[in-house]
Amino acid sequence: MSPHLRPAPVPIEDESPLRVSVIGTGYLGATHAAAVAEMGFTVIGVDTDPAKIAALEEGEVPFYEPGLPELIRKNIAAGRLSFTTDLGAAVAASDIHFICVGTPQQASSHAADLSFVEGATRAVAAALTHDGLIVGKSTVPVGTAQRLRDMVDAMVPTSLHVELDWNPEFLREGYAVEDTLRPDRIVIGGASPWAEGMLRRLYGPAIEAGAPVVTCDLPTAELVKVSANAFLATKISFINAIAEVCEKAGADVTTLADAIGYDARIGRRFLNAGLGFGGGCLPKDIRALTHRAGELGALQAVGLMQQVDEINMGQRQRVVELAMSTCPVNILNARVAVLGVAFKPDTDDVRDSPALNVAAALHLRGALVSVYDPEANATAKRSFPTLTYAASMEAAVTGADLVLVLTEWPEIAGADPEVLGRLVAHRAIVDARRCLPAQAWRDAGWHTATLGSAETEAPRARRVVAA
Ligand SMILES: NC(=O)C1=CN([C@@H]2O[C@H](COP(=O)(O)OP(=O)(O)OC[C@H]3O[C@@H](n4cnc5c(N)ncnc54)[C@H](O)[C@@H]3O)[C@@H](O)[C@H]2O)C=CC1
Ligand SMILES: O=C(O)[C@H]1O[C@H](OP(=O)(O)OP(=O)(O)OC[C@H]2O[C@@H](n3ccc(=O)[nH]c3=O)[C@H](O)[C@@H]2O)[C@H](O)[C@@H](O)[C@@H]1O
Repeated sequence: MSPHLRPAPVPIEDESPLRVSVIGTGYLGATHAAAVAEMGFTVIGVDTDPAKIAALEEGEVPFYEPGLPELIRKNIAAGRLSFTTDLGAAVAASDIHFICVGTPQQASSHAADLSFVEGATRAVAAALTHDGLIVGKSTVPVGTAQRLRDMVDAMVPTSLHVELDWNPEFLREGYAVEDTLRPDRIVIGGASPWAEGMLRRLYGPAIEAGAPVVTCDLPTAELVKVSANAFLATKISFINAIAEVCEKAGADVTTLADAIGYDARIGRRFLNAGLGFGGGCLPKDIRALTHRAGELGALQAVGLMQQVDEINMGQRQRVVELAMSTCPVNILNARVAVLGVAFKPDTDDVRDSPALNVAAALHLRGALVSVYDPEANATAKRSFPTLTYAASMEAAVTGADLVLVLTEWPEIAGADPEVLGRLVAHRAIVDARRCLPAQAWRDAGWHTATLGSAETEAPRARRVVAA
């Protein structure tokens, strides 16, 4: 039965506190749960991982996200936020149920693995004993929400008013709290006036602070999210393609990006050339879009996304090649210091990290790789235990034949070339994120190499050996 043929929902009075469950407490869910609690609502976070829940109950966040532990502890203490593995109890105590579980890339194809979203939605629907709103926040291929809505509709007794809508999330890791409390926009897909009213109440503080609300149908909401990530990915691959032209033509891609970025139609953000994009979202989302667009016969998007992905993955290979050509000794048994392995600064996330890929590729070519990341050593060690992990930047570079800057943490971008120069065996550095003041490093006697300017094409540098 369609939700519209069901009995009208019991109205939730404006004054009554909305009770919220958040299913899945990873990067997205833990942040969303804390932010909704901060907005004054009662929130129960649910996860199937008991270790994650035990940590969150203690106010410990099992990943690095600035400001999140403080927000969680504050709202636990205020009695608005709790965590459990008992989904049934959480659903029974809530009016809105947010689905925030993972949608990883399938091992066998580029498609999204929807088993977690389906499993979580099914579990919520099975546990419902009163009217409620199920709201998907996970990133899903277009068409998923309607399938889930049909599934829920078939499962829930007709005496209940239950609706499933989609409200995608746009937060960035490292800025998750800020982005959730003050979003650029709120997209609500498929909602009836009843559901839209509840979500507008929930997001009231953000809306009052100026966040525009876009209401649309389910497929548009799903595609808004995927297209936003696809556009960001395209912008990065565009500048990386232009970076290659810059190298060959003797131009400088950073100056170029600054200049084109002054045009408000283009904008400077996401035009930093270098090692390319990684993380738990952009790569898998453009591949899932490629797959879904192919299923739909939308072949232009397939071609575009394939090209964006290919350029991006090619950057990793180009950095490996640049490292090998810059290394003053044979790469076999060369001592290579890798500074930064997180997929970007301000996170300990190494999912599809370009930096970790490059470190691993050099390790496989026989280099002795010593890694330092301000926050991601532990997560990187879990996924790549055979690399050596150093406790400090200084420890990583001591005795190095080659230094690679792969993630532009401020600590790394601001390193002192004189201090590091005294520790290395050879003053040779690859700046794969174009974050170093190259002239200062050259003045300190370093041979510097980077993608995106003529330097890369320069004849093999004189090797400056540390005194
Ligand atoms: N990480 C990010 O910055 C953002 C992620 N997204 C999207 O949000 C979704 C989640 O991403 P992340 O939080 O990064 O993933 P994650 O892997 O960090 O977290 C997912 C959590 O869901 C839990 N889970 C799986 N099945 C469950 C079930 N049946 N019941 C309860 N918990 C269950 C897992 O144990 C895990 O803790 C993905 O679709 C992603 O594309 C969207 C915007 C930002
Ligand atoms: O769907 C998601 O999960 C999220 O994905 C991205 O957020 P995030 O993965 O946290 O990281 P970004 O800040 O977008 O960076 C992604 C990658 O692009 C790279 N990048 C970024 C900008 C740039 O100019 N150049 C560049 O190579 C970064 O180093 C990083 O590897 C989007 O920015 C979020 O809006 C979205 O919600």
